[in-house]
Amino acid sequence: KKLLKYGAQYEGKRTDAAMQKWRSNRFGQFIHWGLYAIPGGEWKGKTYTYAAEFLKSSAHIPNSTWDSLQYQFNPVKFDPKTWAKMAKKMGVKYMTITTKHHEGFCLWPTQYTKFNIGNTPYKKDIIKALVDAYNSEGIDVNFYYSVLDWHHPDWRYDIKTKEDSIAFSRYLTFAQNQLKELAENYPSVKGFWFDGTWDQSIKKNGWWTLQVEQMLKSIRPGVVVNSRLRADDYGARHFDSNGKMMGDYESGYERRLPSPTDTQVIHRDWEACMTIPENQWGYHKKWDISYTKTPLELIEMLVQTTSLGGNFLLNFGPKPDGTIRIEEQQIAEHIGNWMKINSAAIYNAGHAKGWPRQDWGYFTQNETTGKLYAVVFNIPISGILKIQTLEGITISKASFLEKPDVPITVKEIAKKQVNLYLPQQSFSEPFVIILDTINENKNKYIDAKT
Ligand SMILES: Cc1ccc([C@@H]2N[C@@H](C)[C@@H](O)[C@H]2O)cc1
Repeated sequence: KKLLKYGAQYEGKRTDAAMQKWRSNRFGQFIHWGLYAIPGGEWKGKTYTYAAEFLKSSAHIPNSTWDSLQYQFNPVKFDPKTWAKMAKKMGVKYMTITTKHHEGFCLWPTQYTKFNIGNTPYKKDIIKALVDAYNSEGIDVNFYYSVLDWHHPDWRYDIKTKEDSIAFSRYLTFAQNQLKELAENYPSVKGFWFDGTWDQSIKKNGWWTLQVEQMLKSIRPGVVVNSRLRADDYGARHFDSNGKMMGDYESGYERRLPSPTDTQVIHRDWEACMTIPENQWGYHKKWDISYTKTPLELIEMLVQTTSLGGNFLLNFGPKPDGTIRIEEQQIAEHIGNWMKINSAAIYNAGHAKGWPRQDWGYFTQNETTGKLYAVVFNIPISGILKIQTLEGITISKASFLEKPDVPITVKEIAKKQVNLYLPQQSFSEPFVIILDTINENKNKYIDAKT
């Protein structure tokens, strides 16, 4: 065990109300919006297929050219209430917005750099508008902040010379000032989502990452900070050199989920963030240059994440005119229709302890009531859902969440084995079954002697 100053500050899950709210939210909307939305993955007539928010590097565009995009940023059709209403209907309980991505352009009128929304034709504070609109829909707002900053002259990828360390310490002061500004000026912020913290320069300054987390928590008690911010005394990230998670939740699942049987993740809070296209966070003019996930695939990801006790953050990349592309609107609508019926299996639900993974879908369990849900994606040819129960537990009743009066026959067929006989009907959407469980008397079934 190493003695660490900048490692994990506590062990186990936070149990305070702010963290319980963050955890119970389960489903969030990620929004990537910045100057990169203007070119939308195309430059001088050429389409670049790498992530649109990386166009500056994909197309080798110099800062002077890229930064002048700020004089074109004018989302005349931007209506934060429209976005917030769409998000509400989709069923998200929180939203995470890019206050500043790697390009360094700030969506709020920061006093620490001119490269911000105030110096665009649009002028107005987009962060404030979004915080107010989403909060008024009852949706919590978190701030994404990229420590990596392509624009700022004092950013360094590594610290090789004295000059580097002098410049980079100026940068760290700049970034800390911006974060203080965000925490103070938008008091309803519920979390900070750090990105762009993988370079040597940050790994050599683990002290700063802890200082920032502590500053944010002193200004905004209860605020939730992701593991991706932190580097420890030896440059270890997310998990310190003693294997302890840093920050309040593990944020390593980006465009990937743990396997459904990977139960080590259930011991900590975690969040998976997900693109709808294969790898586009910012707006790309061409939706179909890569595979785009269907609503049913995204619903299954949300359920799988919930079944493993994690949060699911689904990304939207708004257009430069301030509207949400039609493909994303349609996906939001489809997911929202499903959530309207089935959100009881998601909100304030998590891992059903001990219930083994089933091939027809996922178990989730309400953290407060203990109510057990089976979310079904794959109906067996037999029409019989076979459930392996917990030792000493059996299922006394099963009913559809959507239609409680439609009977589902339950038959215990052997020790820890129960059949649910589904009615003969076709299902076009994944559905939820509420399972009532009871303890069963022990010696009903005799184990074979072998
Ligand atoms: C190699 C790489 C660097 C940064 C990213 C950023 N993290 C995501 C959350 C997006 O912000 C993406 O631009 C993705 C891949």
